[in-house]
Amino acid sequence: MQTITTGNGPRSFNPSGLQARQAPFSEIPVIDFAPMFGGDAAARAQVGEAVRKACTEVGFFYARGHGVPQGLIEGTFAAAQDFFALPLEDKMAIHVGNSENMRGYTPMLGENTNTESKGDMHEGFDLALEVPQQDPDVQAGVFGYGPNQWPAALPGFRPALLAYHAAMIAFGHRIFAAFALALELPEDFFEAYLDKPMAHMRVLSYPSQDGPIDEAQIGIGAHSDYECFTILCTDEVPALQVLNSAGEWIQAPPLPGCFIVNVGDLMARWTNDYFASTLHRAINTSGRQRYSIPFFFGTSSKRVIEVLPSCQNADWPPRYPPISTGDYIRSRFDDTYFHRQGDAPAP
Ligand SMILES: O=C(O)CCC(=O)C(=O)O
Ligand SMILES: [Fe+2]
Repeated sequence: MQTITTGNGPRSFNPSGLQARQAPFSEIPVIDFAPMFGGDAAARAQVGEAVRKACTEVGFFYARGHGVPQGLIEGTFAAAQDFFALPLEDKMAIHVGNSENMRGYTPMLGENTNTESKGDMHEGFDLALEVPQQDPDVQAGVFGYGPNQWPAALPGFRPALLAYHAAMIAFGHRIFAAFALALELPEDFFEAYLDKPMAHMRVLSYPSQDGPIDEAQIGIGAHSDYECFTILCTDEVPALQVLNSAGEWIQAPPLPGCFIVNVGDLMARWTNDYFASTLHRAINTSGRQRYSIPFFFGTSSKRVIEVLPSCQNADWPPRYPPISTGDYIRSRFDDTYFHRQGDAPAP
């Protein structure tokens, strides 16, 4: 067994090099979210049940019927490609290290998502909720709130990415409603936590690794995500692998018209590990550049995540102490980014 450490403790898997088994899609279920936009309570309850099964057994599902227009998705990928094609100095001018809140550009090998590895083979650009400078939380330096950084040379980039970001927030609310149904909570239970949500979004660009591959330097190292859940959109290049409950890596190829949704560590903590935040990684050996857009959704920074009453009892005591979302996410970023560590080279 190989073990890696996550913010919620160690996780083990069978050593299989970089190989992953091709699994029937039934291992990562496809859930139609269309009923979550309609008035049929029984149909919504069925979505909740499918989400409960997926989040407890797999931690990953494909979501179709999400209502996000294909044109908006394609426009975002096109904008991302334009951004990564900029000269390195234009991208470095908005380096993520300029921002206490992790907004901006991360160059190749700037991150080390699996802390036991040697860096990730991708470039990224991060943005999050735009909160005005005069907002009291920004003034007080609450983690997660502040300005985005935008590339001066690419005026179309900001509106394209913000339009996609707004669509993800809207769909994220529907996923939280399905989580509430899955956990037998009132359907609007999570709304009170989402007044100024963590809504961190990235566009990522992965080169193809065509020669011999160092297992400690892949597209994105094995990790679990930090927030409540992630809505991932990828182009048609397969690379994502997901660890199943038997400790085997299985492929999670893109499915047309679907997002890939996975449970993050904060949701695992909130549910006392009833929901599984599953390890995953990405390795691009396709011979082509690969682009993906993860969107990480969580509660407002100051909200405290404390094991839900319905996810504990005398035989199942809380495994995690209460922690605010902001404190938790900041500690995970500190572990992941070289520039946030004491001995980091200057950007
Ligand atoms: O690009 C992908 O397929 C996965 C990205 C990912 O896991 C992440 O950014 O957390
Ligand atoms: Fe991830």
